Amino acid sequence: MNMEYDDSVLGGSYGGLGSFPKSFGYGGMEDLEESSIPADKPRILLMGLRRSGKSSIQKVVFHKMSPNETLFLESTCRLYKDDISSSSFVNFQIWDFPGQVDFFEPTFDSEMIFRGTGALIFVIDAQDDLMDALTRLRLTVSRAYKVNPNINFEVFIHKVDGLSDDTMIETHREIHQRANDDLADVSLEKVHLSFYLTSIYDHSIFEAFSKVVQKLIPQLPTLENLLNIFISHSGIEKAFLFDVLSKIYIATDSSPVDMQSYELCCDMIDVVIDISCIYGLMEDGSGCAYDHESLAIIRLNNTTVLYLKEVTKFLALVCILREESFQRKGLIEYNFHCFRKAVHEVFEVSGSSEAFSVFPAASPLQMLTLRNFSADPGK
Ligand SMILES: Nc1nc2c(ncn2[C@@H]2O[C@H](COP(=O)(O)OP(=O)(O)OP(=O)(O)O)[C@@H](O)[C@H]2O)c(=O)[nH]1
Repeated sequence: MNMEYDDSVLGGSYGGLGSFPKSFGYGGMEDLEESSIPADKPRILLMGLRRSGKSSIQKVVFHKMSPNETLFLESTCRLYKDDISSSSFVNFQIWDFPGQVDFFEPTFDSEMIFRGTGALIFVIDAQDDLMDALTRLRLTVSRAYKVNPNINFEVFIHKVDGLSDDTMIETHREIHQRANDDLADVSLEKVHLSFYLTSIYDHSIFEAFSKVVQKLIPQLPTLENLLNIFISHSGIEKAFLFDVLSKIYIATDSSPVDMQSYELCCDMIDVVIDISCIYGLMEDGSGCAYDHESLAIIRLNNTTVLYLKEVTKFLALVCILREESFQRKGLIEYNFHCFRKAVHEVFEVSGSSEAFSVFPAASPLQMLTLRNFSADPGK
């Protein structure tokens, strides 16, 4: 693999871990009672039986914990909430519930918990007995739906790394069937459950989390449109808008996502951040691992080029394109500039604030006057 870096990447625009206060360490969790996090922030709940893998998911996706380290995680005894909004585009609280949470306990305040919830992720250990988990799922969904019918219910069929392909398909089918039957039994057939096969040992957990988060982004259709226009004018094959901290992609163009491309882009983010952390530190250890000058180009030996560029404080655009298309680098850069400006319009980025609850002030599509890509670079 031949790698090319823009001078600014290694020359100091990257620095240490300064820009990711909580991102590369294990931490950032706060006890609910002691926390000063505003209760009105939208939230994603992680629920499921004991040892189903809830804390592992949260640590691997948002705290860069390596999957093997999760073997040493202790059981969660109390509700923890994790605010990652200072270091991530994902401006949510993630609430990790202990497996033994009792909905009928007087201290369990369903109204407070479910009212401000955007998505409820129910984690089922696919390597364990499914009956208890399905009973729990029905109970959880019916309680939550009663309080807030707008919650997105997401079921992670988790730890599928231990299953053969046949067992995985069979387990998926069985859980899908039984969960929906169970809901129909309590007259909740209209509740929609989405199912994902996940494991912390590959990229499936990031891909599943991406889909969960995307459903909560009101600007998603606009971002997809912008990406479609950008790639079609620039001769790019695939483009992802990534949350750099979590490697969740918050939007992509409308061509189908294949896991290999997604994994390649995730790996590129890791390489860029790792290299900048190692070589981009200032003498005194200050600096940022990711900033407005962040840019990297990696040429693979199969005539593919990977292109990463900063879009906002938390977001990066990662593109896959053919080497021939990259000959028109100037055009791509010009179009990227327009795209970046439009994304900033979408989120009304002002200073350091950026949240996906903000609606666009003007239509960013109107300001996207890109130059056209022609396959013949001579044109
Ligand atoms: N094979 C495999 N094991 C996993 C996966 N995810 C988590 N685990 C393991 O499952 C065990 C339990 O994980 P936790 O994250 O502590 O589970 P939890 O749901 O938070 O547990 P409680 O806090 O007791 O509710 C750990 O030993 C993890 O290493 C996975 O995708 N595959």
